[in-house]
Amino acid sequence: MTGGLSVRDLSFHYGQKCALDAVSLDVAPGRFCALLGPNGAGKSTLVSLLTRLLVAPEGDIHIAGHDLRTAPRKALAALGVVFQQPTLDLNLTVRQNLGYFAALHGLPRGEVPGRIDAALGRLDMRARADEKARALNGGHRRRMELARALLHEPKVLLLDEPTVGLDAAARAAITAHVHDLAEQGLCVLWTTHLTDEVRDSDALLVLHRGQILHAGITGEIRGDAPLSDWFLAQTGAAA
Ligand SMILES: Nc1ncnc2c1ncn2[C@@H]1O[C@H](COP(=O)(O)OP(=O)(O)OP(=O)(O)O)[C@@H](O)[C@H]1O
Repeated sequence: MTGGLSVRDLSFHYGQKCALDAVSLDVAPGRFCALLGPNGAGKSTLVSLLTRLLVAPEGDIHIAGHDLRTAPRKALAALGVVFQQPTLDLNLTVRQNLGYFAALHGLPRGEVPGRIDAALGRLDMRARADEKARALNGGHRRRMELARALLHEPKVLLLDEPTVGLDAAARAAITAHVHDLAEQGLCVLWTTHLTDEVRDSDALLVLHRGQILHAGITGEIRGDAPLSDWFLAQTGAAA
């Protein structure tokens, strides 16, 4: 798959402990794919491998057609990431935080202000550009991290449990924003253990004990059962 995300036979062990066991998955451009897994399923390990914080001895990862093992710079240039833990400098303004990230990515200086305005505009955050990050509530800080992840116009967006710590309204807003981004053509992989963040039309991967138990379209996979009940039955985990 050239434009999206492709993983083949990815395995990873921490010492004797197997965290991922021959995981394969594909996410196409324009797709919102929820990676649903209970605590300890292996979600964070997969995210670490996709972002190259960890390197897998076995398996292949392609991001927008680039092999992460043999062409890591091209692959990572096509990837936007929102990590589970906030990674903002609270003493800088929104614009300064994004500007710092743009410099790290080596974006052409002349393009940076326009890109920042566009990214913030997409998330209804333009009016907050010159406020300190510290002044933003949790939901707006997350939006800012999402805007930052989009600055370099990635083809694939990876979000690791991005709604942790947010209230219900902020959770719904960020979930809706990212679904919109997928509808506009982005390839999205969204890890979560919360079934209410997943729509019937989304692609779904269920990860359990390091293995993909199910892959398909959510509404088709869950049948007539509510997704939370179905997920509980599959994994023994409450959503
Ligand atoms: N550094 C480590 N050393 C040993 N085992 C680890 C380490 N990190 C994770 N594990 C184990 O690997 C498995 C997968 O963990 P991982 O953190 O990837 O799961 P997760 O789905 O992200 O869980 P959570 O939702 O709790 O963050 C678990 O059994 C975990 O205990």
